[in-house]
Amino acid sequence: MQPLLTASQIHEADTYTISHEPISSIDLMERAAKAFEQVFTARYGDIEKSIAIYCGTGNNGGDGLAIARLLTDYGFEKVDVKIARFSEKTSVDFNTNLERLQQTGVIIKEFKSTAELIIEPADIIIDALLGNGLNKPLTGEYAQLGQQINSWGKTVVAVDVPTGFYGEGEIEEVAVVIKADLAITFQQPKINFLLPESKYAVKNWVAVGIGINKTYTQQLNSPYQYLEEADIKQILEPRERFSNKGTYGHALIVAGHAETMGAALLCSSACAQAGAGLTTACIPQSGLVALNSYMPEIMAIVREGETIPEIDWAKFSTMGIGPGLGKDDNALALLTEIFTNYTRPVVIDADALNLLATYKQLWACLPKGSILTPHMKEFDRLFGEHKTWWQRLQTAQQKAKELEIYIVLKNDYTIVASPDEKLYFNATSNAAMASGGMGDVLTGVITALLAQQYSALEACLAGVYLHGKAGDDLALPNKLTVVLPGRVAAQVAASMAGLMA
Ligand SMILES: NC(=O)C1=CN([C@@H]2O[C@H](COP(=O)(O)OP(=O)(O)OC[C@H]3O[C@@H](n4cnc5c(N)ncnc54)[C@H](OP(=O)(O)O)[C@@H]3O)[C@@H](O)[C@H]2O)[C@@H](O)CC1
Ligand SMILES: Nc1ncnc2c1ncn2[C@@H]1O[C@H](COP(=O)(O)OP(=O)(O)O)[C@@H](O)[C@H]1O
Ligand SMILES: [K+]
Repeated sequence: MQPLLTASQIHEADTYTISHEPISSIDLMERAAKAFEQVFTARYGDIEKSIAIYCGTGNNGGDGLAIARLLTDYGFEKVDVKIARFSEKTSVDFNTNLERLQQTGVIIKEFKSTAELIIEPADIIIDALLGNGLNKPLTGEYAQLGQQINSWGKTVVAVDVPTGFYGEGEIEEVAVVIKADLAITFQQPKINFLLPESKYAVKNWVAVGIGINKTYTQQLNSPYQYLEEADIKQILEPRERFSNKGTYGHALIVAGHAETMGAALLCSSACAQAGAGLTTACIPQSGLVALNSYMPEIMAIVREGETIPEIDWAKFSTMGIGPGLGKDDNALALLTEIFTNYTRPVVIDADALNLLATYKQLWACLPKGSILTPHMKEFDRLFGEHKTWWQRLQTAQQKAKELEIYIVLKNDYTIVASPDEKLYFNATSNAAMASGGMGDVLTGVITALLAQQYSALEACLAGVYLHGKAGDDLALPNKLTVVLPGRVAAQVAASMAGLMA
């Protein structure tokens, strides 16, 4: 698990590292510049290309000067450095790196106003103007320079963060930011890189470690955490000798309606394939043949007309409720019946979430420790409209605590909010997975993990990671632009095995 720090915490962690480890500030900057150079040259290794490095006069600018020296050493012959002297203030490490660069043949130009600039002829621009030290939106000369650089339409690679971009907090689309094709960022992704609104400023990012003190960053106890493969490996348990289907729980999937039976099939098949010992689907009569032909491994409890079926509550380790269920009175009656009789944590998705949003009385009997898996629109239906994703993060954090539930807010980077106010970001999954039914598969996977007696938090974290990893394992090696949910469900077991190898 990697803690995601805010800009001021990152600054503190840098300072702590410099004072407690045998590394000076200038050497840490050199390490950062070296890490940048390695990623940069792996992606843009053609030394014939010309590079212009725009530097501020703080430490981000200092990085830029060190990068200019390193890229020249690497073999780039056309490296130009342009220093924006908009302020008299300079950092110590900027000055040191300027002296070092002056001893090389690199051309260094300085400008005090954007009026002195001509259209940049270089192939690639490296943005080392402002980084983590941003403390107000760009105005005046900085805003003009930002607008000019954006208007040139060049390939831009940002050092640490794009100039003008805040690593956390509300993202204002009107603010001037130097748009980056790639941000090579130090130590950790900045929290806002993981929210959809950042896409206008950051097309792509890569985080590079620079050896910041881990004990210190852990004890800052950040609410924002970034999931890593090692965390999931630690959660997943191998199957035991002498185990049987009873060992791995009995999951009930309450889903499907005459026209949306597919959601029930995807969810229940994902549940069985993610390892529930037994899976039963509570489905409408009209879907029974479909269920038996799609997956003979799954048992059924049939819903007929308005009658609520008899359910032997004690039999089920957990339930996944909602995919394709519908929002009519029957669905409401069934959900009420479940909440009245079943007290263990359940997974609530899709139409069950919409019912919760409409009939507020249901909240009172929602089993504590349950998992809600809304996408953005369902989230806003549950908790009110949000203008920004940053606001959604705050609401998810607050509601998970207040209601003692887990909220899985689905997106490119799915966020799991836990009752202890932590927010976990998951990086697996890809755009090939953007197709109807994918969330139903996720619900099946999380339900299966709960049935296997993983804790609710483990089921959420391992569930979102595995679901995304299955999609990645299918799409990425083959460069597929579409991967359908049924294939993701079928891939989960293999991806799980890959993680446990
Ligand atoms: N040892 C380390 O710590 C390491 C740091 N590293 C690197 O340092 C970067 C952070 O450097 P930094 O703190 O010097 O800040 P930076 O972003 O260069 O800004 C400089 C100054 O600009 C000013 N300013 C702010 N907003 C402004 C605005 N809108 N318009 C105009 N001016 C504005 C503000 O000064 P002020 O306004 O407060 O006087 C600010 O202090 C970090 O991103 C990484 O690249 C790495 O080398 C690893 C080791
Ligand atoms: N562009 C994307 N990048 C990464 N993951 C995605 C993307 N689009 C969708 N997903 C994943 O697919 C799932 C979609 O869920 P949801 O919107 O509920 O689908 P449905 O309602 O059709 O079942 C989520 O787990 C989400 O994380
Ligand atoms: K920058």
